[in-house]
Amino acid sequence: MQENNTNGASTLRQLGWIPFFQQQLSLDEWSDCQPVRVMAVHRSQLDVAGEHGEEPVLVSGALFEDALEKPTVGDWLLLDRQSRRPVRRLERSSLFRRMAPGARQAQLIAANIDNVLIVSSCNHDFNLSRIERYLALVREAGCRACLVLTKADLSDDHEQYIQALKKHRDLPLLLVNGLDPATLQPLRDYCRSGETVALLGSSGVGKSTLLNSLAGSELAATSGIREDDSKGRHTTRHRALYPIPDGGLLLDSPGMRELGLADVSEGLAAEFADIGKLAAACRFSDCAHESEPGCAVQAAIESGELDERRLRNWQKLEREVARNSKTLAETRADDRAFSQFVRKVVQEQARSRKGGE
Ligand SMILES: Nc1nc2c(ncn2[C@@H]2O[C@H](COP(=O)(O)OP(=O)(O)OP(=O)(O)O)[C@@H](O)[C@H]2O)c(=O)[nH]1
Ligand SMILES: [Zn+2]
Repeated sequence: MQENNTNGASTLRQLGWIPFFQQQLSLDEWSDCQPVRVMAVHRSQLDVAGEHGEEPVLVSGALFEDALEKPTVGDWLLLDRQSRRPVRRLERSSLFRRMAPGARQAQLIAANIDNVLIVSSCNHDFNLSRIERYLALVREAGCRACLVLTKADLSDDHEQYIQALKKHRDLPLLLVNGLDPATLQPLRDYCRSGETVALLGSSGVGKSTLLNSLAGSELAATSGIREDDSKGRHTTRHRALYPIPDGGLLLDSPGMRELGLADVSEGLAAEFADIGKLAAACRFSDCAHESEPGCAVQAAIESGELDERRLRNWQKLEREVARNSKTLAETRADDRAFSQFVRKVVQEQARSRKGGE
């Protein structure tokens, strides 16, 4: 953020400060604390921004012990005005988590994202099943989405892509050429001042191109290019939230690039509500929607109402969520067992100390 902005309230608004966060502060907190937004997360330090510009903040373990409580990019924290230490984290308006490949715990990616641009390209990379996966994540996270079709300049037949997205008419759909800034104006409207925007899309669809066009030189200058300078030291500072000139904030986090579905069963149910409704009309409550008699889902496929691909994708994502939820539940159970074990050892030590006195 610019240091020369003397109007604190307007700086906070540009950072995404809205009544939802303001209402969470007590009167005492208003006088003793300052709200700041987490712009980047490092091992033991956060870069935060507030009405007085940016500052580093050290995080000590005790305050945020639970993995879910830990501050992530986009979080709002209250800092003690004097000590500059975090007092607490404010409740989140949205949260992105992911199951990293091979991981046993969900990892926090970003919080308080307002709008997600789901980016696909007008070529052979276009993949409806992947868009459905992203939408399940967005619905679980609790934010808005906008569909962006890039590389509009490479196709004469935009209609096929628009048709493929007809089930998602409730979402804004934008056709752009990422290399032509003139076509990006409608997209800028989704990155208004105070809005925090993230991009989701597979490799090569043009996310970095959009990021650079929207955020301008700042982002380009901080991308990995200058990673090593002549002295072999890191000169780039890794950050994740970038202010867009005259606009909101853009999230650029490697974590957003590979999003395994963690426990997103609600988001999945919301995205595939049509199949859920059909399934409720199947004759058997445990219908697998394969060849059971009285299957309303198969009937909808036969009548052309439902695309078989969409059913298969839903089944695949359901399996992925079930698998990951099981892993998460096991990890939680292991953690609980370990804490109980530690507590028991501590109690026994205390008891034997008492006995020895
Ligand atoms: N013709 C055309 N090319 C584009 C457009 N958007 C991006 N490209 C090109 O597509 C290639 C990939 O774009 P990137 O922006 O690097 O894609 P990405 O989604 O960031 O890819 P990852 O970094 O791998 O996730 C680059 O060569 C871009 O110049 C577009 O709208 N039209
Ligand atoms: Zn069925």
